[in-house]
Amino acid sequence: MIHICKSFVQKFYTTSHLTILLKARSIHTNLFTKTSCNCVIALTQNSSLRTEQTCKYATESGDKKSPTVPAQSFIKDALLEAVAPRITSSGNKITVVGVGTVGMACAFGILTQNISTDVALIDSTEERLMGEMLDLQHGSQFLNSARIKASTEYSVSTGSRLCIVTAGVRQKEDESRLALVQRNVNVLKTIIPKLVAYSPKTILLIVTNPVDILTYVAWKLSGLPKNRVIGSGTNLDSSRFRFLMSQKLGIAPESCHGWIIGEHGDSSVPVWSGVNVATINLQQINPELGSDKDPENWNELHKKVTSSAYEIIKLKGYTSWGIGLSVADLASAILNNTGNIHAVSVRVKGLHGIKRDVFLSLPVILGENGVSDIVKQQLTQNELDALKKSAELIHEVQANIIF
Ligand SMILES: NC(=O)C1=CN([C@@H]2O[C@H](COP(=O)(O)OP(=O)(O)OC[C@H]3O[C@@H](n4cnc5c(N)ncnc54)[C@H](O)[C@@H]3O)[C@@H](O)[C@H]2O)C=CC1
Ligand SMILES: CC(=O)C(=O)O
Repeated sequence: MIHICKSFVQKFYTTSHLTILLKARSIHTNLFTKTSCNCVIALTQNSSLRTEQTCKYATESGDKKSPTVPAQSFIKDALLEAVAPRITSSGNKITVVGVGTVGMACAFGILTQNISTDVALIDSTEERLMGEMLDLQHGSQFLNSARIKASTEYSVSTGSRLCIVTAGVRQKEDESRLALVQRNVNVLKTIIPKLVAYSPKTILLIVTNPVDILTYVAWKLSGLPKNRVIGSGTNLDSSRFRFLMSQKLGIAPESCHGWIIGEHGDSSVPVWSGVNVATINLQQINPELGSDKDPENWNELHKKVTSSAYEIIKLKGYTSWGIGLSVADLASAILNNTGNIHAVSVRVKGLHGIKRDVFLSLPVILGENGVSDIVKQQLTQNELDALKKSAELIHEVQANIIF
């Protein structure tokens, strides 16, 4: 039920048997008589004003089951003189499908960093969806004119510039990402065609695991050009690597330059030949960097990167904040057309000698058209071999999926 705010009542109550002239159309209340024209309403002391119309959620969900604020409001009509229809499209709309731990971390990062002011949430579990929407909406005062909508219906995503897919099952303890493949292919089949139908110009950013294979599946299901279908890939792995490097060197992560490419998973490839700080290549200082003969055992950093998700899942059941921030960073590059370089999952057929039709992470330039360029890294033979091995592994699993 809508509660008319106390300050409103107190303000007008000071005039005692006050009279308010209101335009009210078809409004029932405990105190107000039904009217279809302008009316005079007398309020009495300690009146508790409630509309009869159920308006539990102040939502713009568009879902027919969700109550919405009535378009006509006598207070609004008394306050405002309509001049022209409002423009409702923001030009920066993002849809997040899946409001689990990852989807909500993405939405939170996007909203709190002002990457988008217009976020639509979709999930198949309505109660959780409504709960998450309300919880976020209640923080609107602390955001930048945010418009947060939610629905189980895909029409809520209409006109999105970016659709982020986080829906699906996640790993249990000690389960690999690749083990999720067929279950999450089935989930994507129910999602991708609908997203594209409502936002044909969108960019798809896939996060659901195994992300490289599911980005390939999303590309196939969507019919979109390859530049507009991207997987979150090893942007997160590269961030984990730089964090670990920063701890080892005592230098801020933003000033530690290192890239993880290939699979977002167990066969990811650290590009040791390019690890540097302020142009100083660490392999020139230590030619054994990253190898088994390295006295400083830097390869331990990459092992920690690949075991990160397993470790965190053991500790808290899932990973969320790292991926949420990583996705927000990618969303910013796309919506703000930054031209920044990120390691994301893209179609790599024909690059670095890869013949398979697979998606893997390489550094790319991201902007409002998605991937505009892929950086042709100068990889060593070891790095190339590891990347090809990653492509073969992905292809082997991909060959057995049904969609
Ligand atoms: N690429 C990456 O770096 C990362 C990927 N992930 C992956 O993200 C995915 C989600 O993980 P969590 O959010 O922790 O899982 P979660 O279980 O907390 O949430 C999954 C959500 O998806 C929804 N969902 C399931 N099927 C759906 C459908 N057909 N349509 C709409 N919604 C549907 C569920 O209702 C649930 O709300 C997992 O596959 C996980 O492995 C997680 C962390 C990092
Ligand atoms: C779960 C997962 O893919 C990650 O945190 O890297």
